[in-house]
Amino acid sequence: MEYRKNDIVTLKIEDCGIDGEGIGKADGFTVFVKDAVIGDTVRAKIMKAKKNYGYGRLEEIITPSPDRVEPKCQFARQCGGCQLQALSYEKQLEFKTSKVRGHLERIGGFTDIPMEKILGMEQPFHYRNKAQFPVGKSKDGRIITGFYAGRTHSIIENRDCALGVTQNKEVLDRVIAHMEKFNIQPYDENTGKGLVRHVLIRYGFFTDEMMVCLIINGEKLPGEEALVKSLCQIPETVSVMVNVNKKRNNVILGEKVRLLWGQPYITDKIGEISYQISPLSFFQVNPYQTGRLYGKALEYAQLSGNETVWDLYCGIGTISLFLAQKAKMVRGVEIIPAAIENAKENACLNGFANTEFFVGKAEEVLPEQFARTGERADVIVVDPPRKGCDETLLSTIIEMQPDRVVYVSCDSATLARDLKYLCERGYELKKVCPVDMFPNTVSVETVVLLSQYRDKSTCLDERGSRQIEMQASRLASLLAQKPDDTIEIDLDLDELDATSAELKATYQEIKDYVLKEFGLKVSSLYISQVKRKCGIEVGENYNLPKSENARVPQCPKEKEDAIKAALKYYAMI
Ligand SMILES: C[S@@+](CC[C@H](N)C(=O)[O-])C[C@H]1O[C@@H](n2cnc3c(N)ncnc32)[C@H](O)[C@@H]1O
Repeated sequence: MEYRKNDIVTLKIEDCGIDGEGIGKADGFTVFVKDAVIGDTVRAKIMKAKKNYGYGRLEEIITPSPDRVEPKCQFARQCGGCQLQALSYEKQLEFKTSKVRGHLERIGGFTDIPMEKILGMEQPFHYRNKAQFPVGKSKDGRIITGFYAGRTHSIIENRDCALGVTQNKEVLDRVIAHMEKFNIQPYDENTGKGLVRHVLIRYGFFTDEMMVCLIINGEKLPGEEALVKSLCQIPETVSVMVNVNKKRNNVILGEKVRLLWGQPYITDKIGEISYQISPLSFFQVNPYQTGRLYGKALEYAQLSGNETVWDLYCGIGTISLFLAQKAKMVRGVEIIPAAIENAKENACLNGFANTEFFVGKAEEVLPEQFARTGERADVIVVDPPRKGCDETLLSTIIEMQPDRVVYVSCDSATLARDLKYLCERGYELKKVCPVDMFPNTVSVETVVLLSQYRDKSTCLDERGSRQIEMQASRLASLLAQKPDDTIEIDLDLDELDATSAELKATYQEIKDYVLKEFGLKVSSLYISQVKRKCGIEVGENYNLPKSENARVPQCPKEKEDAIKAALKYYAMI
């Protein structure tokens, strides 16, 4: 049946939309109803109607859902930040689990999903370690702060958000009192006048260090010393800063920061790893659950200490450093240069020498590095933004054939799409674990483990020949690009030779020996040339040029002697 604007419908709410609105059906017509929760029977007025669906305004809750609870925050409805606060936490977790399952089934085409129990919080409130409060004026001219009402820029006055730390209120009380005392005006978006735009508060959950940063439309704040004195009466304060943003836009933070007192960062930990966090740093907002999320990713990676791991979309390297605790080498890729600077600093701060970070697009850096070094990875971890992974990246993963892929996702729909791609090309869905990083909101994070479909021992020959094919075609395409150039290719031939009875040392062991004993770096290509000269059987296709014009570099005498010494050392000749 079709409904029109202003029609009244009665429906049972059965699902929840991306903005937390209840979804129900009236005679096959789907209606989205804000503020209705799963299990409610409601009366709603259709405000906007399309052919098969419409948006309704809640008129009456006829029978409340047994899972309805009184929201902890009195502003939950207006604010819109906590779309699910009126639903019991248990039901929220159930909803998030079925959302992930539904996407894997419908989009991914998976059945028998190996789903683990969702990791929820014991106390699903006060988990945010960062809050940015806009400052403005009420209709009667008072200075106010709080949160923007959903999809608007009007401030809902609230200094005590149920998701933030309890110290937020005291900070805001003191900042507003200071503004009143020194007659400091809040910034007005319409006129571009006024000084204080936002108050940013960051809190270290495991260190109890707090930073307060005022974002101002100017260089200086009247009475800076007095403000510092007041904020320092809160025992957790270790840093007071200003951030200058004079631009007329919606971006909260400007680029310039100035320290008023204390240190220019707070320190916090995730697991055993410490991070220095400045006002501009990206850092996960729920550190308890982040530790559990990364712990799950680490568990799925199954590291023993010998693995080479790529962490793609690595941000400031938080997952990379977690993995580096147990891997031989971790390589991170991230598009934002400042985040990579942070990643390097954090690796240094925690003493991880087994990490390397690249700035760039994951879908460009990974294929380039693979073409350059030919080195495969044991484990690849991806944690992309909501849109998921680029297809070029997924095809490179297939080409690199890591033993395991760990996929961390903030959008289960794009996750399902990408898993389908990988599982149609040789991977198997082994484990799925949803993690509730943002209780009371509709978001859900998911960690997934994929393994190569077949047992390695039973398909080594097939896999080896597939790799020979892939590496040969890669070589052919490189040669085709630059037919007259000498090209430097370092293919990882261990896999190709793995069935050879004569193989005693791996290519890596030979490289390590030559470096240690002779101080020389040698490529896999050179090793294979010397092995062949010495009559050791190697794969047939890897270093034969596809173009007659191409010149493959030949191993220089000095390196040849060093490689021969290694072969002797390993009793291969
Ligand atoms: C969901 S975040 C993950 C961050 C990090 N793994 C963490 O846990 O903190 C996604 C990251 O991917 C980065 N990003 C977006 N597109 C990218 C691309 N094409 N290549 C590499 N990084 C990208 C974003 O800047 C962001 O830091």
